[in-house]
Amino acid sequence: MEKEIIPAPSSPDLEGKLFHAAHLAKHKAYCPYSNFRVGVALLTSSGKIYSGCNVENASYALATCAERTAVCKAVSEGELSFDKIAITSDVETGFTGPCGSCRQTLAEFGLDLDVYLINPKNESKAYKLRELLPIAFTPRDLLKHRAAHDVID
Ligand SMILES: O=c1ccn([C@H]2C[C@H](O)[C@@H](CO)O2)c(=O)[nH]1
Ligand SMILES: [Zn+2]
Repeated sequence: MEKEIIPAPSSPDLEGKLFHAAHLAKHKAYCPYSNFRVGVALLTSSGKIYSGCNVENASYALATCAERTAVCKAVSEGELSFDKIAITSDVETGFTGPCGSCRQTLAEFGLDLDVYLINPKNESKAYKLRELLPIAFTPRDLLKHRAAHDVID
């Protein structure tokens, strides 16, 4: 799944705005244990941007990834439809992809999501979530199961 590196967008366009929001969010990361900052910006189909950063905890396993922070912020404001997500970290060599838990969290809201991995130079690689999570388990699987078993409630 080798992708071309897309040069930094010119700032006034939508992607430029989205990427900028992800970089800003990275500076809010609370990551005293890993020192691995992640910033995310999630674009809703209504045109709003919700940002997110990773939030760690002294009880290490309770860390919340930046992607899930952004999704929870958006959903708690009533947003359920997402077009694009931009993800960045401090890694200069290559691009940081979302972890498996975050891929699954995002899949809940649709596999057509455009996922942009962006580096500190604002270069990016673009994916569809369906490429990053093949054969995904989604709400549809539950519906299929209910239909197959004629579940009535
Ligand atoms: O896509 C990712 C990968 C990791 N992290 C966070 C979790 C943890 O705080 C730190 C190191 O794993 O990076 C994210 O926020 N998103
Ligand atoms: Zn994650």
